[in-house]
Amino acid sequence: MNNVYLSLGTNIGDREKYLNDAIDLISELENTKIVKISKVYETKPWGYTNQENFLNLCLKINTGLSPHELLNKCQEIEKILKRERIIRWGPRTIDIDILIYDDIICNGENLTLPHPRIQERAFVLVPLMDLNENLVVKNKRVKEWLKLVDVEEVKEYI
Ligand SMILES: Nc1nc2nc(S)n(CCO)c2c(=O)[nH]1
Repeated sequence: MNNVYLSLGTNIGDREKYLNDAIDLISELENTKIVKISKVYETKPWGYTNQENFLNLCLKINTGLSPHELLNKCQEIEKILKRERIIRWGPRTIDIDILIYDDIICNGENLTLPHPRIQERAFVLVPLMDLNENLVVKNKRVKEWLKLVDVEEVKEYI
């Protein structure tokens, strides 16, 4: 079994329901269990800023699925929850990113591990700290990257 960190994001419709439905569907994946769920955060859009705020969280899962099998399953869940890719980095019902898969480093056509933009994204770094504040990615403590992003863009969602 492998330790994997996922990022979930949504900024259309019933955002809480999309997060809960995605978590339920991930928990039902074969040979996979959810180990820990971060707090939920309301976050300012990153990348394409002319859109609604997101709700974001991160999950730590334990899985026997390979990176590409997990990617396919995450894309299936996005389809089930009606994710439509209209504008790159634009609004979406649900987005599931694989951030870290054990110590695997890969730069494939469909999958880069660790996720190449972890260090730029407060909406990923803040919830990751809920899961493991000693996380090291690409030989850097994630906690160090937090100092380089604007954490004011990330507010706990009550
Ligand atoms: N705050 C925020 N901004 C984002 N920009 C993109 S693209 N996404 C989708 C994740 O890649 C998000 C997101 O989940 N949250």
